[in-house]
Amino acid sequence: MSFDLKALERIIAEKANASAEKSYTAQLLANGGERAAKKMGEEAVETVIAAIQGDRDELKAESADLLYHLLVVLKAHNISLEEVESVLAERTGQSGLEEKASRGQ
Ligand SMILES: N=c1c2ncn([C@@H]3O[C@H](COP(=O)(O)OP(=O)(O)OP(=O)(O)O)[C@@H](O)[C@H]3O)c2ncn1[C@@H]1O[C@H](COP(=O)(O)O)[C@@H](O)[C@H]1O
Repeated sequence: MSFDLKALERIIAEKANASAEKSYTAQLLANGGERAAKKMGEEAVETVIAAIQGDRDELKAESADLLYHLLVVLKAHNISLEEVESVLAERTGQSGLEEKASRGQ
């Protein structure tokens, strides 16, 4: 099975216009995504607790919840994963390297 955050981002985009009765994602995105943001906060706290307790299984599960809710929050603000990756790339100097490569330097 091939699965990554981009695949999850696509699923979330597909669910954005689904009925809120049938889709949890659509429920989170209703009314500008306020519920998604609050839920992401809860999941962040649960992730912190799992990390402090050193519970690896719980940390994996809460991390998955956190990543899903983060992607829903980003969707609510029309920010793509690629835009976030660009910020990370800038921090590593990666974007500069790609620019130089494209200029043949
Ligand atoms: N990855 C996820 C995902 N991770 C976590 N969750 C939901 O996030 C919630 C986590 O909240 P909690 O741990 O607090 O559990 P809870 O008490 O049941 O939640 P609440 O009642 O407080 O909302 C649960 O309801 C999980 O089902 C997710 N819901 C959906 N997805 C993905 O989104 C897709 C579309 O889902 P729907 O929008 O529901 O069709 C799914 O196929 C999955 O790929």
